[in-house]
Amino acid sequence: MSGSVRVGVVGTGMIGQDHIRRITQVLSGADVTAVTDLSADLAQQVAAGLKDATVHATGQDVIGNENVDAVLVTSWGPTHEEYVLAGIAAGKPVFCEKPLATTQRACRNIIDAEVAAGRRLVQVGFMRRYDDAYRGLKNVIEAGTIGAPLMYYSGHRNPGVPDSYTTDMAIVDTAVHDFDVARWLLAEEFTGVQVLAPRRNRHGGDLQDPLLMILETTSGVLVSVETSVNIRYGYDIRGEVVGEDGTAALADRGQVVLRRGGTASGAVPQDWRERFIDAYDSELQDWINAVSAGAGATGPSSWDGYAAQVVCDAAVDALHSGERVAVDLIEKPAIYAGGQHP
Ligand SMILES: NC(=O)C1=CN([C@@H]2O[C@H](COP(=O)(O)OP(=O)(O)OC[C@H]3O[C@@H](n4cnc5c(N)ncnc54)[C@H](O)[C@@H]3O)[C@@H](O)[C@H]2O)C=CC1
Ligand SMILES: O=C1[C@@H](O)[C@H](O)[C@@H](O)[C@H](O)[C@H]1O
Repeated sequence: MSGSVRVGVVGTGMIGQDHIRRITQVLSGADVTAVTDLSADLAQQVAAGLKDATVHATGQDVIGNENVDAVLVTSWGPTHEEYVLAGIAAGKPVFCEKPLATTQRACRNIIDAEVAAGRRLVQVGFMRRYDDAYRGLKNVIEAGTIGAPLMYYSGHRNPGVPDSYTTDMAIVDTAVHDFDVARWLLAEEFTGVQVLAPRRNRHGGDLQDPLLMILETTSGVLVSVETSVNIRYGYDIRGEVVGEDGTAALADRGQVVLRRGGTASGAVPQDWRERFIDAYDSELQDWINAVSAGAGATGPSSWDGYAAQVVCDAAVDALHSGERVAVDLIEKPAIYAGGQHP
């Protein structure tokens, strides 16, 4: 493709605006040329801050627009399937924020459409794979420095959540990142999940918070995922692999350690935008580069979106039944073979 990639945006809410900012002010090789939102006022307001973006009534209008080469889907999860399918049908690459779709059936519909198109066109917003610390951890695992991984702990702590947040969302909205990044770090799929519900945090109201999930992988690695979404002190993302010969953990991220008055301290990020700011930049630049090169998509795939959704569904069942629930995936289509994305 010659010139800038012309991106059409479906959903100009919180992360839609943040991604528009990075495409137009931080990254190179793309412009935003068309936007839509359920709230026409919001779409107008966002377009007013852009050079030449047109505002459209629906996502379908954006996707079909002749000035749009590629689509960014940042609307609410249940709407993702429709727009991702429309992008594939139009032969336009799609970057879809997580979740790829909110049901396994919908994820399979997307996989089927991509397989029928004969090439990858979809990248899912699993930005942790682009984070330097997670990449460092993956390098250590792959180098064999700590021997074979035996266990992995993934801590996901949010300072607080809105009133609309439900206990199931701790799995489908929050832990979905941990499921994806663990699959990627360990390079294998999950086979089953149990969910344990400890004593509740008094800040969570009716929420069952925290949750502790125990998952097994095909080779027998045990993965524990903690979600604590009312932790108050900040946005804290933890990861530690226990291997045969050693352990490896994500380092604390603060740039400076302050020692004063008998204590040593460092800053904790306030939210995911701050913690993963570089990772969001890298994932979108990677997507723009792939689209420019005519590659469709090379980052986290529809398969990754599907596999994470199957684990989410099993974990929700496990939460409500109190039982271990098996994770059963379909056979992986050939277009997703050949290594790990990115
Ligand atoms: N990768 C990450 O760390 C994060 C990912 N997300 C994901 O991004 C997506 C959006 O989340 P937020 O921006 O936080 O939500 P938001 O509610 O701030 O924004 C979503 C926007 O989509 C619009 N919308 C909904 N349905 C639409 C439709 N059919 N057509 C056009 N516009 C529509 C809404 O009016 C709203 O303005 C979600 O899937 C969420 O899970 C959100 C935060 C962080
Ligand atoms: O994707 C995200 C949010 O939607 C979710 O609500 C948060 O818990 C995650 O930390 C964030 O990365």
